[in-house]
Amino acid sequence: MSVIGTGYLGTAHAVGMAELGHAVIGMDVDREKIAALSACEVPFFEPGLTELLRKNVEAGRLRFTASYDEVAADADIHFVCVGTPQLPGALGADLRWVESAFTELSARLTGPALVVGKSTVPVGTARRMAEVVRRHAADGARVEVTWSPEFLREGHAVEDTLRPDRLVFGVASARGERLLREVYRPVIEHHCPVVVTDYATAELIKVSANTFLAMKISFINAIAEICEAAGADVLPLAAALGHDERIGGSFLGPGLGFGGGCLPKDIRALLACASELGLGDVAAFLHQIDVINLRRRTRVVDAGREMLGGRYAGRRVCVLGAAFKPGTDDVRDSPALAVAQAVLDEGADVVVHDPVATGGAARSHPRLRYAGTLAGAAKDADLVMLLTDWTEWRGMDPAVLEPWVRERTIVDARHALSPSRWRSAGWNYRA
Ligand SMILES: NC(=O)c1ccc[n+]([C@@H]2O[C@H](COP(=O)([O-])OP(=O)(O)OC[C@H]3O[C@@H](n4cnc5c(N)ncnc54)[C@H](O)[C@@H]3O)[C@@H](O)[C@H]2O)c1
Ligand SMILES: O=c1ccn([C@@H]2O[C@H](COP(=O)(O)OP(=O)(O)O[C@H]3O[C@H](CO)[C@@H](O)[C@H](O)[C@H]3O)[C@@H](O)[C@H]2O)c(=O)[nH]1
Repeated sequence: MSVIGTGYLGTAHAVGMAELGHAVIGMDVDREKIAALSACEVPFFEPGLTELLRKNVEAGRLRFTASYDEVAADADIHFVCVGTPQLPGALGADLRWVESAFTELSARLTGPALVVGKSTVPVGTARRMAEVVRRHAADGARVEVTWSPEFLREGHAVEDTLRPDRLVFGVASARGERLLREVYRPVIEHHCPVVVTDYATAELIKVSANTFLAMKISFINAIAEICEAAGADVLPLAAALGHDERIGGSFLGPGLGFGGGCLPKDIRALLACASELGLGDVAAFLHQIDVINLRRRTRVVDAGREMLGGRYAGRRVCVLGAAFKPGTDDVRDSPALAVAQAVLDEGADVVVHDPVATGGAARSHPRLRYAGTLAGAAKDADLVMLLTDWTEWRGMDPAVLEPWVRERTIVDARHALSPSRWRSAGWNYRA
């Protein structure tokens, strides 16, 4: 089989499929990525992935190429995992890479094949791509198009690929379902639930799942705003809600809110889709999830300014965190970098530290300064802002920062620290 597009999703998928015993060829138009992967180097940070990549390359089950000709000649099952980012200047998804992958591949297909879309796409895309395949593949080639969206989380990509919560198969025929069941047999044998449905429902399952997660986070952040205004504490409130199994405790962590390459762009793409379908009230509901989330970033910037006595200009600010969440080096739509940039724009001298993400951050936010160590970032700081809740910083002892900072002032935007511990050590602490 082939995996087209070896980014965060495609690399994990290619490695996962090889680990399940399939012969896999990973393909990307980015030759640097292909060179790195061929040398058994994962070009991003994902725990456990490098070891599994090396194991499967060495076993001869996995290799990489930049050639569509090779992919079409060598594989008869093709997974499309290319990017679907937000359109520049609009809310919808940019489908140019999906369109080009389907066109390039199908123009080379001459015999029976299964093409599986895995990228997250707006409803209606699979049907359009099936048309593209019909137009470009050789007459009588019998190419089956299916859509099987992916639910893996960055930082847990290996586990989520090998042992997913569920599989969703969007199919147009019994043949499509049969072929997908064959591909995923080892996963299905381990009792993974399978939902078989049509294209449109499969596409909407994916964006609904991400929208629900985003909604939970924005819900607790809206309640956090009420708590702050009313003098209540959102943490025990969230814990109490989580004890109700109908609600569940996950994704009820209040703070700086969500970012990354998925949740923000997926709720906006669904919003664009609802608007196109004439569902204005639904679009307004989805818009509020985004608005509440973005307001968290402003709120954190405001909190830091208040703690500095009203101005950032001329002050040293230590930012802890650049990745959009712990466990990854992904800085796409990172709330931490958005806050750091806003503070820099108000005239502060900002130094950012992150265990793994400063390389990518320096490329996307070149005006910020970066430090390779906690000490380098905290040196002479008037304010510390903890913006990504890396495990190694959770529950940090205030004594770790005390030798370096100028002022004992901290904004804990992820509720990662113990307020009583920091306050009793003489810190001006705010969450
Ligand atoms: N990152 C995740 O955790 C995750 C999880 C589930 C679903 N998704 C979805 O998967 C898709 C990919 O996301 P990602 O985070 O891996 O993106 P990414 O940007 O990391 O990877 C996309 C890759 O596709 C390659 N590409 C672009 N056009 C190509 C073409 N025509 N042929 C071959 N390769 C091409 C790019 O060079 C890049 O390496 C998106 O739709 C995303 O919403 C991502
Ligand atoms: O209680 C919480 C939980 C998460 N977050 C933030 O929410 C964002 C998203 O987190 P997460 O969902 O773990 O990250 P992703 O790796 O982007 O995964 C999401 O997006 C993927 C791409 O579509 C899906 O496959 C996954 O199922 C879905 O969880 C991050 O910024 C987190 O800091 C909070 O603010 N509070």
